[in-house]
Amino acid sequence: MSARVTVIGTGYLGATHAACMAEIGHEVLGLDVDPDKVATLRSGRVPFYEPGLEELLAKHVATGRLRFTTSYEEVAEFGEVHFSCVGTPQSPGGNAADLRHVDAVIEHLAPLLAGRNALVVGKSTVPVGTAERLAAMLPEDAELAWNPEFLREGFAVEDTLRPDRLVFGVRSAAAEARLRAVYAPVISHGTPVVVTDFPTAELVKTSANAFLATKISFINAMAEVCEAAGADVALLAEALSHDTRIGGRFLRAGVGFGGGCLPKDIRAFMARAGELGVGQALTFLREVDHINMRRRGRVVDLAREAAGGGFLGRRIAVLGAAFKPDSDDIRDSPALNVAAQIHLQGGNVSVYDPKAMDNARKAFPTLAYAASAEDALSEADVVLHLTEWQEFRDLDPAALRDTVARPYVIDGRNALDAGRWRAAGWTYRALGRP
Ligand SMILES: NC(=O)C1=CN([C@@H]2O[C@H](COP(=O)(O)OP(=O)(O)OC[C@H]3O[C@@H](n4cnc5c(N)ncnc54)[C@H](O)[C@@H]3O)[C@@H](O)[C@H]2O)C=CC1
Ligand SMILES: O=C(O)[C@H]1O[C@H](OP(=O)(O)OP(=O)(O)OC[C@H]2O[C@@H](n3ccc(=O)[nH]c3=O)[C@H](O)[C@@H]2O)[C@H](O)[C@@H](O)[C@@H]1O
Repeated sequence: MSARVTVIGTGYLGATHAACMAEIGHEVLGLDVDPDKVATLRSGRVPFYEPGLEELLAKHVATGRLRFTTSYEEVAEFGEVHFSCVGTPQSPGGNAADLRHVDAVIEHLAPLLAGRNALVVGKSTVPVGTAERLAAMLPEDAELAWNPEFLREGFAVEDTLRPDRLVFGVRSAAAEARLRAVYAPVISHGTPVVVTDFPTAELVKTSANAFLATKISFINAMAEVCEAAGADVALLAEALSHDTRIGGRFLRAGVGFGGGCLPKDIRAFMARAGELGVGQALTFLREVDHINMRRRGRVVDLAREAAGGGFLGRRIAVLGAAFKPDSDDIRDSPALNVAAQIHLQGGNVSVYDPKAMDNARKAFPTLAYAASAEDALSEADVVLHLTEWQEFRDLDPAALRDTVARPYVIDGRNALDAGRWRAAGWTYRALGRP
């Protein structure tokens, strides 16, 4: 059954959620405080790169089923169910989550909801205890639910329409029934639904990201040991993956995890555990964070060694700027972190990414940017492969042999075909592999 749904905060999560809510049959009104973003979305365009999203969004904007506004009054008047999808970044100068946007949504909405029997659904990633606090800010006849989101950038549409599971943190059977009705077309695919209380729902999200970060840092720790022992972490991971208890996903060793979520979420989780007096339970996440940051330093060290001991006067090509392929998101990108470190140490860095150039230029204006991978490689002394775009895997090492000053590639993602690059006369090095 079609419902009138609003989505507040139309960034990576909210724009995807809004388009997918329209796709499953609802009338949707998206709201953002950024008028430029709203203008772009209204014209049927997506202000960031996410495969398949623009087609979906444009289709529903064209029929009028999906609209956008900057007016909270319009949202309150229109919606029966309001999804809050605003950002929860790391606090400036601290590790805790910055909840000012999450609070602002409720502060704006609460006075407008009295007498409307609305359901407000939090989707942002928040420290446990937030939902209980927000619920107390709503008028009596409005209810809160917590419904964390697990989508991955690059697969956002697919993950929203066919998630691994749905988690509903609710305080009443009525709230559960309303969420089940909104998600009915998704649930009809057999999607498991876990119904629970607020704190468990909030913790499912932060513990899922903590587990994923731990899995990546585990394999990167093995990569450190492999490097010292002359072993091969890629084959080690493959062998581990055949044990179904371990599984093969999220065991790709390399320059480590970045993005707008895993790094800030494990830090916020540690900060919240400290506030709850159980900081000790999560001290292992500090190690997860350390292992991850060490990988960035390791790539810089390997590059310096390859450049002959120092970066002065050396040209370093950096392939990749996004924190992962199929995204233009550069938040806490390992690739740009490495590029910036080398630049600060006197290297002439040339960065190329298929989609993230504009965002990279804004965040790191002092780095040099190339028009293509080949352009970045021109006269390079060392090539760093730091985001595993298909375009980079498709490069022809034989054809590029004479483009560079020295054929030396460091594969920070263990994703290039080592045999092919070596056969074409390149020195190929990867993290955790001989
Ligand atoms: N990006 C992702 O893949 C996923 C993100 N999350 C979580 O979802 C939340 C949102 O993340 P992103 O979409 O990546 O952030 P984002 O920064 O891309 O989007 C947040 C949007 O909220 C808007 N906003 C800020 N204050 C507002 C207000 N008072 N009213 C209305 N709009 C407001 C901003 O202008 C921005 O467009 C975070 O808590 C994040 O941890 C969860 C799962 C996946
Ligand atoms: O909370 C969130 O926002 C989201 O965070 C991650 O999604 P995302 O950040 O989009 O990307 P991932 O695919 O998880 O990759 C994160 C980082 O880990 C790196 N990674 C991933 C996998 C791996 O094996 N090795 C590895 O280094 C990636 O390159 C990337 O930098 C989670 O996978 C989502 O489930 C979650 O919803």
